[in-house]
Amino acid sequence: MINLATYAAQAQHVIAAGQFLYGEGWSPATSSNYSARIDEQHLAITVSGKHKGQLKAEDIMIVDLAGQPVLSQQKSSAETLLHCVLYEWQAEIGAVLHTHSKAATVLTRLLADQDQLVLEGYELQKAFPGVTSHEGQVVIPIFENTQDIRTLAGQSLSYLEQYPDTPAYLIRGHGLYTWGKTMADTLRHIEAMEFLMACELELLKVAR
Ligand SMILES: CSCCC(=O)C(=O)COP(=O)(O)O
Ligand SMILES: [Zn+2]
Repeated sequence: MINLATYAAQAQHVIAAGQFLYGEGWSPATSSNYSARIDEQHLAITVSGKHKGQLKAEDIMIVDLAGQPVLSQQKSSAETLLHCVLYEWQAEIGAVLHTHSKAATVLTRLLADQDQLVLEGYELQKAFPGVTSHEGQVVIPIFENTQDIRTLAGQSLSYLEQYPDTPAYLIRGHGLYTWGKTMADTLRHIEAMEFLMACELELLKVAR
């Protein structure tokens, strides 16, 4: 039995996240999708095609871990499976956020010959779980964009099973996925990634 009070509370977290992320310019047009865990088997996720800065409670629906709608006839995010595999992978994940910032889009296209973004030497790396120094490397994989979300879900899961400390991944020319125990943690990861990607873009400009 799904706890509807938990669903309602998680939907409010998703709505607030959308207002913040749209306000920052990281979820333009109807891009992006957001979710929060309700219980072991269910998540609250954005309905496909909604304006993420103007989400209402009815724009957040329930799906199970297979991505099947529960208690709703609406169509969940086109990228629902990318969320589902993350919740299935780690029971402690409580929220997943996907954004489409200019930095994520441009940087992954500039790094056309790289399948990862290596962050090194930044104090802000410590915003990610388990990172205690600027001295190590934080490796963010870059997957090729595709409309085949099931394939991308499989790729992302295989990678994360091999490198479980990964805090986020990028999809080339598309955007960023990150996750956390809570919505607040996940928003922190987004902000850190946006700052770090902006720094990387500045450095690339100087190097050219
Ligand atoms: C208009 S952006 C293209 C689809 C996309 O990448 C996205 O993040 C939003 O898709 P959704 O189905 O979740 O609205
Ligand atoms: Zn997207």
